[in-house]
Amino acid sequence: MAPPAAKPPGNPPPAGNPTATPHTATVANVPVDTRHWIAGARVTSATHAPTATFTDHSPIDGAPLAEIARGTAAEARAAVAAADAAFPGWAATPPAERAALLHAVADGVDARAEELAAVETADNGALLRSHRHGVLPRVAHNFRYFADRLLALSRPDFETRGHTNHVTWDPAGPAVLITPWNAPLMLASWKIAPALASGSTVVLKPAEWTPLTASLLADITHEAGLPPGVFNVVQGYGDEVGAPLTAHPAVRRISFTGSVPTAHRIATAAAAHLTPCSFELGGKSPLLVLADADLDLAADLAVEQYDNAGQVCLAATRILVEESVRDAFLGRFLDRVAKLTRGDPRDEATDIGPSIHPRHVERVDGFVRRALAAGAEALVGGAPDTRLSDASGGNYYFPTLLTDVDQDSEIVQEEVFGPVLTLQTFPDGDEDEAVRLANGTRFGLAATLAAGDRERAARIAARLVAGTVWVNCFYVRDLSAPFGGSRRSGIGREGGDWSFDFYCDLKNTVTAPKGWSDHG
Ligand SMILES: NC(=O)C1=CN([C@@H]2O[C@H](COP(=O)(O)OP(=O)(O)OC[C@H]3O[C@@H](n4cnc5c(N)ncnc54)[C@H](O)[C@@H]3O)[C@@H](O)[C@H]2O)C=CC1
Ligand SMILES: O=C(O)/C=C/C=C(/O)C(=O)O
Repeated sequence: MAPPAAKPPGNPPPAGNPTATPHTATVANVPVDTRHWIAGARVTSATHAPTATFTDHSPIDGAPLAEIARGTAAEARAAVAAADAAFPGWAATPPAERAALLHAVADGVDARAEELAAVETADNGALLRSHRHGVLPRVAHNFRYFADRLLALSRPDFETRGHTNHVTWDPAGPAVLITPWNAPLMLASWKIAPALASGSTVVLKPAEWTPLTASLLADITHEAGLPPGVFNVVQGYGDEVGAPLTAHPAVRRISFTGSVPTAHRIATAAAAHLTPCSFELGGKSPLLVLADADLDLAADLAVEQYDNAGQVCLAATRILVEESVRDAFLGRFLDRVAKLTRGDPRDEATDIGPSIHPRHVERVDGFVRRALAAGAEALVGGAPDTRLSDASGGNYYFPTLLTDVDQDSEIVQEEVFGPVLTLQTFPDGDEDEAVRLANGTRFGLAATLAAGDRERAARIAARLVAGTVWVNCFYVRDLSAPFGGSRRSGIGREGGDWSFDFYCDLKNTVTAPKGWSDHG
């Protein structure tokens, strides 16, 4: 008699998504295979129920979306082994072929952009219109940009006492990429594309709150013709599968976007094998409003900081206004906030959608409550929107502006990562004080300046500690620019050739003019 078929590992299907089984789900009408993607095949976790999967929920209504493979050290080892085995072949693939494959991935992203946008919105709650019109085109562009840049990568040879220096970017080896939930596919693609273009192979570990589009990207890379093992995805929790990935001796690069405490843990793990790390971490960026600024523009810039429910590392969450224009600025700001539409991120009219997770709302609210207890005043917001949350099942927090905050208070010093801004002033004409406040945190990711006088703006911008300074604008991003943060906001820069510098081993070949058999 044949033995009974083995029960597949995993939790029972989530009640709210009747189409979900362990490892497959239909999200926003899109089928998603939620197993790991290792060596060109779908793989379940080696563990058994109930630890073989975890449940992914939508921030829009709290509904379970899918059961996701829950990785362990076994899958981390398997994925790195696959990336390591695929590395020599991928590294030896001519750059033009690698570039063509990356363009094929971009074509796949373009072809499935509507599906990817819908799934991403269901999974992380950011606006569908932003995903459709801004984010997904950027994802495809990231692949195309680094494909094209690879083919242009060169530096003129130079001479040293008659010897020729020739610099090349050699593929480094398997790269582990660990990404957050606030812009899942966009942030992943801007690491995956240069790593693959460089000739490195990749293991991606997406955030456990937003695992779905990484899984769809695995299908796209397969359809584009990427050889098995060149791109791998392992799903799961940071401490269960992220930690063993970052501690693996065969990993040659680690690129991480997320929080400072996690960066500490990754740096500690990487130290064992001196694995080079690139870190894009949090921010607590200032928005300086100078007295001669266009105050309508300044108010527009300030309100923009609520985008994605404030879950943007670049957000200028500390508004610093020159004293004499405080009230005029504030009036304009409050008018605009009153007009914001909050609600379902799939509605075209919505400006601010839900926060990622109930635990994250609690964390955001904890910051606000402690600030209020310390004497801050909430000019708008200051609490979770329980009415909207209860009605929808989602996680909503009121856009919030806190005044009467001290420079050294927690709310001014720590990244909240929610729709929470603070407002401080500096005396008219006191640029030193403006710069002191702007630079007065342990972060240094970005800064935004609203100003009327070009010279004054340039003078202040030059003194700001930040990886990016925007003057009379915000979030204007070009992939060829260096991107990263100073101080606790990160280590290193990515974007443009800086990405190639990170994902490659740079080599200088010095050739003498003598010793040649052809005497040439
Ligand atoms: N872009 C940014 O700058 C982001 C900043 N954050 C900040 O971090 C705070 C907490 O968000 P989290 O999602 O908890 O960020 P996190 O830093 O814990 O998670 C980011 C990624 O790291 C992974 N991870 C966690 N522990 C790990 C470990 N020991 N080894 C390897 N990988 C590990 C996670 O699974 C996830 O994929 C936010 O409130 C915000 O302040 C979060 C997301 C993005
Ligand atoms: O969209 C961008 O160009 C940059 C986003 C960067 C982040 O790391 C973030 O928002 O988390």
